[in-house]
Amino acid sequence: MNSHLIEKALKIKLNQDQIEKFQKYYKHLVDFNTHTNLTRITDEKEVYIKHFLDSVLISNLVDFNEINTICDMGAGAGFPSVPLLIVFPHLKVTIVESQIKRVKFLNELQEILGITFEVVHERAEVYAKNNLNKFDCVTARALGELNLILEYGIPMLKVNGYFIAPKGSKYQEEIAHAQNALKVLQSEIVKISTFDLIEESGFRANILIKKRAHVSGYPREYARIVKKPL
Ligand SMILES: C[S@@+](CC[C@H](N)C(=O)[O-])C[C@H]1O[C@@H](n2cnc3c(N)ncnc32)[C@H](O)[C@@H]1O
Repeated sequence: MNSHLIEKALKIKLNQDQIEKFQKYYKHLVDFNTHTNLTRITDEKEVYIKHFLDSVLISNLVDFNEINTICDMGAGAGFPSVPLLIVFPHLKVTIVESQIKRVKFLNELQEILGITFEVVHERAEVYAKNNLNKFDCVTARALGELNLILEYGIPMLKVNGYFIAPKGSKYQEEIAHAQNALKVLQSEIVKISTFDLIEESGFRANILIKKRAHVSGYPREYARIVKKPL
């Protein structure tokens, strides 16, 4: 009963439907993974800890009941937004994912779980240009350096919206490199939650960033972002 790990960490009770959704998610992940590489983690308990639990733990940073729309950039096999949607079914999730095989997996997952979210096959920095000031929350796990993903994500946030960046042990270095990006993008770090995932599954620093004001002119063209990162 690996779903207990989620219940214990979040101090919540999952209903039977939510427990079954996590089980079906695990099964589809490992089934799809036999022909198309999605993750190197396939042991059930490890998937629950390093993917499902790690994803839902970002909800400890801010009251998710007050968040309506969330954009997950480069979600891959759906992390962190799909586990969050299972736990918080009121969320309107948009996933922007550049690889078609992952888009296919995510569309199948919606059918299997009987849940609905939007999957956009696009690069996040391209999608962002046409979807400014739209979301209550933007997140991205393992998509890139903080300064880079802030440029993709902050423009999509409404003013006072939250960017959530789950990071690892190099988070202080990334924050130091992101000072200019935070300033230019009118944003500030309001909370950092650091902890070790259970069963020695790694260190986590979940960073909560608030957008303070509108920004214009961002994100820039990809070539420019890479050549002259903020
Ligand atoms: C390392 S994986 C992380 C996946 C997932 N977030 C996780 O934590 O398991 C990065 C994902 O981002 C996607 N990706 C890379 N660059 C992207 C971009 N510019 N826009 C959207 N998706 C992108 C890749 O296809 C891949 O699925």
